[in-house]
Amino acid sequence: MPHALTLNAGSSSLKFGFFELGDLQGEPQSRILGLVERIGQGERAHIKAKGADGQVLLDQEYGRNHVPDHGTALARVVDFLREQRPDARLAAVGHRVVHGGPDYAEPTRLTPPVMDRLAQFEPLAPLHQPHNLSGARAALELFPDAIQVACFDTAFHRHHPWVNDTFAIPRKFYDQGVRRYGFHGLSYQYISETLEKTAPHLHSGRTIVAHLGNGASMCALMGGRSVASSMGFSALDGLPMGSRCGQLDPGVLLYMLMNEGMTPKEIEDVLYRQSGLLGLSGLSNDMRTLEAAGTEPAREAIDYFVFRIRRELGALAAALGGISTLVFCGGIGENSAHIREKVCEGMGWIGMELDTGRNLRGERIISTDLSRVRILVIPTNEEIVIARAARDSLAGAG
Ligand SMILES: Nc1ncnc2c1ncn2[C@@H]1O[C@H](COP(=O)(O)OP(=O)(O)O)[C@@H](O)[C@H]1O
Ligand SMILES: CC(=O)OP(=O)(O)O
Ligand SMILES: [Mg+2]
Repeated sequence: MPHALTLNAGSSSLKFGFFELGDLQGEPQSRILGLVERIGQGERAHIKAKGADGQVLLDQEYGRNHVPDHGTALARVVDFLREQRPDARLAAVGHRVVHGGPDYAEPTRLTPPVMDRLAQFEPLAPLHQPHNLSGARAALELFPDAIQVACFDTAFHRHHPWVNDTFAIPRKFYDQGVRRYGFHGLSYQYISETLEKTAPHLHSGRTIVAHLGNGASMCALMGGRSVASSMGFSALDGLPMGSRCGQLDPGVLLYMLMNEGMTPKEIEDVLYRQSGLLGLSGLSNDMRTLEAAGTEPAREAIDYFVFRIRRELGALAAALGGISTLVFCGGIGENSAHIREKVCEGMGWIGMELDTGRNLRGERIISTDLSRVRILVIPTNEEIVIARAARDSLAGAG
């Protein structure tokens, strides 16, 4: 029976999945799901893995700086999987690749020329793309008999209307590929497909999805298709994130460049690694740490995060001409009742009414029965989206 491994390198984490693919017709069966979190932040990294029935297979905290980068995290994951499943017959490795640029709108087999093309987008997602591609290179060496399949965060957004696909700068830049791509597309695809299966009446309406993790964005879905997203050309725009600034007046860049004499690399470092929740709190990029800290700068960082989510909610509702469903997902969206409550506070004007009890209990529907807008929490699952693409690619290759 063929197996597939999925690798999903986020900015602070490496998620992985081990799937049985059966006869390549049915749904891939997840056998192991896990993640290494808090990679390379000087904090204690943590690896967790669960089996198909939810039993914990591994739960281990590393010493500070023991997992300094995604390469080390991948080596730990492969050691663990080899120990757990010496019988594995890996036929495919599916990779989340955040940036597919203008060319890639579908899952794609990773060949050396494709990898070279994708490496050109590394400056647009420096916290992801290099890790995505180094994971693919490592997997090519470790599993030479398996096919490698890239699944792009940008693909789900490729059919945005023109006004949401462009910036108001000279058109030659658009033609060069300077566009509003949008990211977290595997997560939005999963949410859209889940709504279609479980709540088709909601799927056909106007939905806003808030993917709130260490990277965070929001997406407007009309009948399940993405029509607008808060993220743009790079994985910097829109909401503030763990250590990324989110939306920024481009005048600030000019100021850093011309008045502060900063180099492009220094500016990149500030905007990607020293900003967002970390920059505002001076403490951490990790929401759990900020919620526990309770200090004034930590509270202010959370307030800014929430304010920008609420602002984007209004903007995306305007882009959709209304909202019938709001979905929370991602590490923060799925786990922080406090953030969800702050986002929904006083949103009666748009038809949203949170049921605080349901929210605290972490139920799937957290709006009141009378709320005009349904508010849902749906744990996202980028892994199954990648596994299905790996299965389809293998079936096509067969
Ligand atoms: N119980 C929790 N309460 C608040 N925040 C949480 C909780 N669990 C996880 N998080 C936050 O989720 C974020 C990581 O989300 P995730 O989607 O896994 O990130 P990535 O962008 O690396 O994929 C971190 O900020 C973490 O603090
Ligand atoms: C695109 C992005 O920000 O991804 P992640 O949330 O996994 O860091
Ligand atoms: Mg992620």
